[in-house]
Amino acid sequence: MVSVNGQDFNLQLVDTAGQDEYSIFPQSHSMDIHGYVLVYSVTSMKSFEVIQILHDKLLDMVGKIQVPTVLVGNKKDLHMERVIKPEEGKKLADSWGAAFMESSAKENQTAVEVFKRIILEMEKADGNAQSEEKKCLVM
Ligand SMILES: Nc1nc2c(ncn2[C@@H]2O[C@H](COP(=O)(O)OP(=O)(O)OP(=O)(O)O)[C@@H](O)[C@H]2O)c(=O)[nH]1
Repeated sequence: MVSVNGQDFNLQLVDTAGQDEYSIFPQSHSMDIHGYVLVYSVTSMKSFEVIQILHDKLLDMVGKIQVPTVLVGNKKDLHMERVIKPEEGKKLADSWGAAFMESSAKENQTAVEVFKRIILEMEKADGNAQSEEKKCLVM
């Protein structure tokens, strides 16, 4: 349960383990899914390239030109190993019409923030409809 702007949201998360550029999304990932959190590592150019391929595949699968998405650059604690600048992540997210943030799962500072951001993106796509409690499915 996550609270955003005084409203409670019941988030259900589906984790897609081990996605790479050759992965095929199961069709089930387009059904009853309201938003997507796409994560790359700021220490890996390969992951930044793969996330762009995955985003294209995602749009193909759902048959839309835009879906509520948050692009997350993870591992921001690894300063010395960083190869992707925040501006590059932001630029990519902007080109998708998505929200962008950087995170560190290790330092666990931003986990809740990621889910608040995807809720805001889903609300935007939904025209900010109000109700007492909402159920959202995030992948
Ligand atoms: N330093 C640091 N390490 C991290 C961070 N997030 C994940 N890791 C490490 O990165 C490795 C991969 O993390 P996973 O959570 O398995 O990544 P994943 O993308 O979910 O992996 P798959 O779903 O199997 O593709 C592990 O060794 C984690 O401990 C982070 O924010 N900082």
